[in-house]
Amino acid sequence: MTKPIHVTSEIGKLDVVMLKRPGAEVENFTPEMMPRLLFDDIPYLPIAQQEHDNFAETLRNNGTEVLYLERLATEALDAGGLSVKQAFLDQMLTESGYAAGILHHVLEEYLLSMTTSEMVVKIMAGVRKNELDFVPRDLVSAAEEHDYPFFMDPMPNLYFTRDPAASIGDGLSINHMTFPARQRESLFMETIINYHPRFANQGLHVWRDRDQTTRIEGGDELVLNDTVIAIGVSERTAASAIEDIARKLFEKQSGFEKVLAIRIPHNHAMMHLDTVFTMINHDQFTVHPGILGEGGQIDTWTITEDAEGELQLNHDRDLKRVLKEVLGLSEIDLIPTGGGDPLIADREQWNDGSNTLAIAPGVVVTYNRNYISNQVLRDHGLKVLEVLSSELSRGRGGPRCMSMPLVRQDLK
Ligand SMILES: NC(=O)NCCC[C@H](N)C(=O)O
Repeated sequence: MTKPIHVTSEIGKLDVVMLKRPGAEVENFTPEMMPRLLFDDIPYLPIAQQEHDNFAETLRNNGTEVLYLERLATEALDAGGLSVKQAFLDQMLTESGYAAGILHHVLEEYLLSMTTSEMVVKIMAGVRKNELDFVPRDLVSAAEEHDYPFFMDPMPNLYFTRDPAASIGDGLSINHMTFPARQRESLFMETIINYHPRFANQGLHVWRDRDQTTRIEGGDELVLNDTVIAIGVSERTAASAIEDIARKLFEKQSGFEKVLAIRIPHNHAMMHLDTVFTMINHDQFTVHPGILGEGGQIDTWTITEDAEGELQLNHDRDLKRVLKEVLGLSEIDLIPTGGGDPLIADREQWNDGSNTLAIAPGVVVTYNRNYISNQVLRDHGLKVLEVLSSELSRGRGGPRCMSMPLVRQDLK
C-alpha cells in the first residue's frame, strides 16, 4: 500500500499535494518589514486568494487531491488533544521570543482562548500589540520595541509550502530554515506528521529533523528518481547540511544512493535551486541560463558512500554530462528560461519562469505571466497549464514553491 507520503521523483503523476491558501499574513505588515520578511511587495489579498484558488482548481482538475496546511495543522492539534496543543504553543512562543515570562503567559492565554482553527490562523497571521489589553513593562519593550506593531510576527511565506519540509521517498526532511522570518514554519509540518491521523504511526521517516543547526530548504531539494536527489548549495542551503542529509539517507537505508550537490549563485532572486532549475520530464529540465557559465558549466559534486561508510565526492562542471550519468540517459534537454534571450530570461526568472511544477511526465503548471518561457516549453513538446500570477508572484515563488507533493505515482 502506498504510504501517505511517497515521492520517488519530481515528475511522477501528482496524486496528493499540500498547499496553503494565502491568508491575512500576506498583507499584515508594513513596507519597512518587507526585506526582513523576504517579500518585495505587499500582495493584494483578495486577488492573491483568487489566483491561489485557480492554482488549486487546476491541480484538482488534473486528478490531484489538494490538502491545506492550515486545516491539517488544526486537525493534528485536535487529534493530539490539549497537552499536544499546549506543547505546540509553548514551542511556538519560545521560537517567537517568549520562552518564559509574563508575555509568554499573556499570549498563551490569548491563543488558548480560541478554537484550534482560530489559533492556527492567528499564529500564521501574526499577533498585533493592539489586540491585547496588555502593556509590557520591561526595558526592551519600552525602550527598543515601543513602536513595533507585533508581539508575534506574521508568516507571509507559508504559502510556499515547498520549503519548510520536503518529501523524499516515504519520509520527510523537516528543515531548519535560514532566516528567522521562516524558521517557525516547519513546526507545523512536524506537528502534522506526529499527530495527524493520516500521517502519524504510518511508518513514515523523518530523515533529518528541524532540531539541526545547519540550514536546508525544500526549494533546494529535488528528487530526481528513486535513487538520486539533487540539492542546491545556495543562499538557503549550506554544504554542511547537504553532507549531513546525505549521510542520514545512506545510513537509514532510504534507497537513495547519490546526492548531487549543485552550487548556484547566492542571491535573493535565485534563493533556491528550484528558482533556476526544475525537472519536468524523464529527460527534460528548465534552466535559467544565468546560472551556467560558458559551455553550460556549473559546479556539481556527486556524493556517494564508500564501503567504509565515508562520503565520496566527484566534482564535475558539465551539468548535462552529470545528469546523463546519474540518470542513465543518452541525451538531456536543458530548456532555457526566456528562450535564451538574456533580458527576457532575467525578467521571467525573477517572476519564477524557471519554477515549474511537473504534475506528470511532460505536463507542467506555470505562471501565465512568463509567456515567452511557456511558449519555449511548448516548443519543446511539453503540455503547459498556465495559472494566474499577478499577486502570488510578489512573494518571489512560483508553482513548484507553492506546492508540497505528498504522493506521486512511481515512474514505470
Ligand atoms: N522554493 C522557493 O523558491 N520558494 C520561494 C520562497 C520565497 C520566499 N519569499 C522566501 O524568500 O523564502
